[in-house]
Amino acid sequence: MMIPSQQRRLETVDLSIAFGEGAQRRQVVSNVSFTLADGDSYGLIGESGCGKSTILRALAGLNTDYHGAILFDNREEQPVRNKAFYRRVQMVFQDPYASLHPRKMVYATLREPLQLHQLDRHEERISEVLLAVGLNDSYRYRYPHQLSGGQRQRVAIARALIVEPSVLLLDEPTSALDVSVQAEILNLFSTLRRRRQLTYLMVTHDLAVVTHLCERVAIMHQGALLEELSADALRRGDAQQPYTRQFLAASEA
Ligand SMILES: Nc1ncnc2c1ncn2[C@@H]1O[C@H](COP(=O)(O)OP(=O)(O)OP(=O)(O)O)[C@@H](O)[C@H]1O
Repeated sequence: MMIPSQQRRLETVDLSIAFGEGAQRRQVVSNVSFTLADGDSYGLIGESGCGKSTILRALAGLNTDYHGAILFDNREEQPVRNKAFYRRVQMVFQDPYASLHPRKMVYATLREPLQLHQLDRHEERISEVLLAVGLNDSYRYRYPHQLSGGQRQRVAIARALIVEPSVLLLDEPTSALDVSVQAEILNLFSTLRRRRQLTYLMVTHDLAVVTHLCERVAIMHQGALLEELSADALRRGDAQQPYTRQFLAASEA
């Protein structure tokens, strides 16, 4: 599918990533190209170790050692990203226990990005974003250990949203949560995307999660992107590649 250039938000062109030196060197991502249009929700799915998180980390500027190009709003990004990039692109990680500072109350966690990006109206922005993720104002004064897993992930989402980004990079954002809480958080992501015109790139190994949140899905295998399918085609098992059909069959079992 060709996406007109004015609608392109995030793009990889022949992205390749290897780890290690000499005989230990391993190619983990091989010539991966995909394009997210503005407002897309795009999923990367594949078996454990196929390179999904490695791609996301390169997109987020956390891994600067890659070949190929990463474009944001049609401009090629330098491997080391500037502050302006993080105003537009934010990340939500898998484990809300690891990603929140244990000694910081929620309001301090949320104030940090506001200070970093020199935004005004701290108190209002904190109240507004807590409401947006379904937490009332009293949560400001809680520490992470006083929150449930789902509430912690809501705080992590609020921290990403408070700088009003246009893109969220989501790395297995529900897989550390109980199944019942997973659905709540996925619904929250859907609502937020609609209300805030966000673009999502989500990495997961969970077929149900990806078809719930994403309209387009790329299937990866051993570092390569095999094919791209609509969520409907994925649900129907309408895949071209034998590996994809096998992956879908195994996921349903
Ligand atoms: N910093 C690193 N140094 C060396 N090898 C790495 C590094 N990061 C990742 N790898 C390797 O790259 C491969 C891909 O890892 P990656 O985390 O991208 O997989 P994944 O598809 O996200 O899997 P999972 O679903 O299990 O998280 C793995 O074999 C992993 O061991």
